[in-house]
Amino acid sequence: MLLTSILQGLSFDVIQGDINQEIHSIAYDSRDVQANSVFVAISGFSVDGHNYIDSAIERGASIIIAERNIKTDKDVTILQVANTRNALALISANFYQHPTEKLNLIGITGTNGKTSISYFIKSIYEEAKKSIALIGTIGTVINDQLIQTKNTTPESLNLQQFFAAMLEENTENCMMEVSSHALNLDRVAYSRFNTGIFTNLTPDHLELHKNMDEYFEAKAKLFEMTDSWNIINADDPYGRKLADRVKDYNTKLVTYGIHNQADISATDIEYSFNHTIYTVNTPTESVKIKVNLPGEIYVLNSLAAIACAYYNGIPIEVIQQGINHVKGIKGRLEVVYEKDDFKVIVDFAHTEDALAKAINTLRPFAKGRIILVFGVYADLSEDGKQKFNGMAKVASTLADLSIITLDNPKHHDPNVIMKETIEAMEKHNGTYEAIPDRKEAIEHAINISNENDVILIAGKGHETTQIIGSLEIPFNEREIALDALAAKTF
Ligand SMILES: CC(=O)N[C@H]1[C@@H](OP(=O)(O)OP(=O)(O)OC[C@H]2O[C@@H](n3ccc(=O)[nH]c3=O)[C@H](O)[C@@H]2O)O[C@H](CO)[C@@H](O)[C@@H]1O[C@H](C)C(=O)N[C@@H](C)C(=O)N[C@H](CCC(=O)O)C(=O)O
Repeated sequence: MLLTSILQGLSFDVIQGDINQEIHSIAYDSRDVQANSVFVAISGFSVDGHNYIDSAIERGASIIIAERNIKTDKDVTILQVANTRNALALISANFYQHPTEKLNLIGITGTNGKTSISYFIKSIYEEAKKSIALIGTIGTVINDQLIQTKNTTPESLNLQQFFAAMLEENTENCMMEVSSHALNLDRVAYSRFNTGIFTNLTPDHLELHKNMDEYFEAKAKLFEMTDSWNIINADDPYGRKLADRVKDYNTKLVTYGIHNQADISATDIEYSFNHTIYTVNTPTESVKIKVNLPGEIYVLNSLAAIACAYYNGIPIEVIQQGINHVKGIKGRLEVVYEKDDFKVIVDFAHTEDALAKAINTLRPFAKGRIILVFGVYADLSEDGKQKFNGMAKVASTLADLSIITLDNPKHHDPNVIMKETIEAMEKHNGTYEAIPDRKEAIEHAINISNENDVILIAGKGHETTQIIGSLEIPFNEREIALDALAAKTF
């Protein structure tokens, strides 16, 4: 492809060389560079891509896009731009010929609920015999093929490549989880969204966004990028704030909710452990919905999916079937083992709010104790301390017994994490035991449980590894729980 076509719309200064040439690919990682390619140097959080320019040139890069005035005696073209992440997004969209112009792209953002809503929507579209791809926490799924990805929302170059692959596979719809990181780091810039969905906002990722206002503003960007529908949770305070802003946009605002006035609402809700039945009220009809997951969270999450499908023209009977066909979602209140009232459940809850919702959902169905296994991922900043405090408060007040352990400590000192969690549990008079080794913590919870107890293993959900330092160790909590159960007699 001609370099000039790829650079269309980009503001740049030519530092050296010629822009009239052919290029074959783009890379933002020097290790992926091929001959005759563009290398985009990104100033990262941990390393600086500008330090890899020489290695990119050695591997065959003929064009370098950088944020600084780079000098080299090599025969390459150097372009300087203000923001290389934004430039990467633009040239990637140009390179793949703006695939989102031809896709029905649905973006979903918010702290919790993104994955389950995308599974509900996927199921509804499949019921409607409409092809739909998925990009999110669990990976990228195109035509039932799962491609593992590092981030919930991949880097712009990878995204545009996935969108182009979807068109090649005749997939017309794509449901994408859009993280606040992706919005802030321009991963989704130059993508065209038909619909945006907002779930809720509670403290998370504050190491990147500094405070809740910044976190909200990052999420709010998605709703400036949509063409048709903005679908917003009216029960969430930040949702109401967003709806108030979005109502003046050129797109149509749709609200969903249980407790507040909304365009798509749920009434007559009947909860049980294995499913929830409710009436969904749309502007044209009211029908019964059966969700095969417990609690109010999944009523709200299914309402978001119903709103999205309804306003995208899918008949209500098809929506009903689509929701009903979701039999469970990996790592989302996933029942690993159940015998009468005894249950072992794995859930992704790793924030104060999500943990409270998970325990409150289980409480009405627990005949015995709720034994919670959880860990906190946080640092010693003000926000980090708030997270230790908040999660410990929830554990102390809502669970009967907590086994505190490690989640993914990553680069944080495991001893410091345990110490902070213990101190926070003490502060809230929690009943707890501390076992840093997560496998031993799960085994202990199973060993001390009685026949009516509910064990909630919270934090990792669908994840299959534990990250300690720079090591990513295979970790299967379902297997650990089942092995411990096999050895146990009640
Ligand atoms: C903090 C953060 O967002 N980091 C992201 C960021 O990494 P970074 O800026 O630190 O990149 P880096 O590793 O320092 O490298 C800088 C540049 O040098 C390049 N490089 C590096 C080494 C080399 O040999 N050659 C080379 O060219 C890298 O490719 C990169 O372009 O840019 C990378 C490329 O896009 C991302 O993969 C990476 O996500 C890391 C893995 C991450 O954990 N991100 C999390 C915080 C995140 O984004 N999470 C959200 C989910 C949140 C949710 O679920 O709610 C997500 O969307 O996944």
